[in-house]
Amino acid sequence: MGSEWSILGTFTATIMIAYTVFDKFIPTHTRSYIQIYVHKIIGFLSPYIHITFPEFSGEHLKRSVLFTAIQTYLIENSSQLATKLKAEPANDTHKQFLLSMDDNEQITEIYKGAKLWWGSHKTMIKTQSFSFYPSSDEKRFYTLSFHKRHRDLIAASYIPHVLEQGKLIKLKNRQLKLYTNNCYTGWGGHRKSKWSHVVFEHPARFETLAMEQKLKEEIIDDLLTFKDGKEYYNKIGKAWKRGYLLYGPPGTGKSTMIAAMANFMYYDVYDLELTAVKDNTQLRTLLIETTSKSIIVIEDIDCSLDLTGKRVVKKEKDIIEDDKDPVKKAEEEENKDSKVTLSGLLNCIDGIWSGCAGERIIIFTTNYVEKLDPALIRSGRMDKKIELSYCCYEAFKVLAKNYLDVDYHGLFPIVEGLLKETKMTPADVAENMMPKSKNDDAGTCLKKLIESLEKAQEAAQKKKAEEEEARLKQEKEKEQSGQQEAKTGQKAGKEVIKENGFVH
Ligand SMILES: Nc1ncnc2c1ncn2[C@@H]1O[C@H](COP(=O)(O)OP(=O)(O)OP(=O)(O)O)[C@@H](O)[C@H]1O
Ligand SMILES: [Mg+2]
Repeated sequence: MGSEWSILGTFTATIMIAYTVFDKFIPTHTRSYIQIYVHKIIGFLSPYIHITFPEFSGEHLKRSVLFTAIQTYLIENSSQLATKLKAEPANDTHKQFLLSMDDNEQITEIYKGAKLWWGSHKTMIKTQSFSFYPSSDEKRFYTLSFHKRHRDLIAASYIPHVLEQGKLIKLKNRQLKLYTNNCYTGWGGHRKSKWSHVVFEHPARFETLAMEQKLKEEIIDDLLTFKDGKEYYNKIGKAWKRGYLLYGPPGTGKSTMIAAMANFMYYDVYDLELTAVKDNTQLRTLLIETTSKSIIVIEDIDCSLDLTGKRVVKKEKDIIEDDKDPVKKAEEEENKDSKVTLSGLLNCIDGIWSGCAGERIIIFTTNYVEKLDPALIRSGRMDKKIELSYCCYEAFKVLAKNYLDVDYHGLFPIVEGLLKETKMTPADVAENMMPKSKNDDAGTCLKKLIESLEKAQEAAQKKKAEEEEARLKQEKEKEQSGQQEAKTGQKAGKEVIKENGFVH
């Protein structure tokens, strides 16, 4: 192995030196002749084949997909094998770093019994232009060397394997992104709409989501079936997309579940703010721009779209007409003309968007499911409707594990009893149970929760009693007014009889 290494090393070094000498001392037209013959002689003498994978290729010098996939594959494998490594930031956040093979370094790999060598190289291109900044005209390329007898194995099996692995690793390591649509005025006052993004780093996971275990498993199964469903959707002739409607009171975990779904599926999130979309055309453009492997979210759909088809401008009620800021006034005037209609949204979901690359999930959330137009949530558009409700005992146990790190405590049965009788959202349960100082142990936090639950129960009972009292009062008043009416009617009747002289 050592001798093969040195032969290959000497060979590569010789080629590199030869290229440098070529570049410096030999005129261009003579170079090409010499190159052809040198290659012929080397090919004849050497039993090895060398494949070069340049970083940039094609007419427009685009970054080669092959090079990127190989780079990812080698980063995963080379850090154990190479002795000369270089460290680079792994992503936009610069919190992690990647170790890859350094320039002019080589590693050996055995694939199905065949020995092969990867080399990482860099050459500099001489430019005529003058610049104060360091030149970035570097040419990088990988070389793959192997014995002639492995030619078929490498071409038919190994290279496709590297490319597939590279793509899979890239997918696994990629940073999830959170996109939002924001409107801004471009040059010449032209209003543009597009997505802008930040790195998505929400910690929510299904394991930490407080809800009934059975429902959680059902959702996970549904997501997995969808993820592996490419062929199935193809077979049944349906676009590879799925719609979820999440509904329930505020603080029951709708947004948290979306984040958990994104982390579970490795999908980017497109948070679509409908009130910032000018019209149906712009909505279509935005949806077309979304990529596959993504979740498109429209939160509070009941507030974003008036079901008559007109748009609702958020918080408009609160502004006193006369005191309005002129810019806001102008924006509102513009908004008046803008129309994202219900039918426009439905067309986008059913039509254009369905035709785009698949593997997309669309999620609507609402606090008031009963307000929604049935057309919007019919099966086929919203395939699964998930109700997120007040905290049950099962959900509480998940929160207790998350917040207090306990699986069971003597106070659990009291909490269980109170939760059966009291409506409290997981958000409120979590808030009441959260340690407020370093000295707060599980018992202290649970006692605080019990106190809050009891208060909530008292308040609910008081409210119920007041409502009952009001109802009884109303009924009594009704009864009394009925009696009064009857009396007045009788009296009036008697007077009529008296007047007409029909007294018996
Ligand atoms: N089911 C849950 N599991 C875990 N944490 C939860 C759950 N529900 C709520 N929470 C906690 O409460 C906070 C608020 O929850 P979230 O924003 O998901 O509620 P929401 O249903 O989207 O409310 P809204 O209808 O107001 O948008 C979250 O940050 C999370 O910490
Ligand atoms: Mg929410």
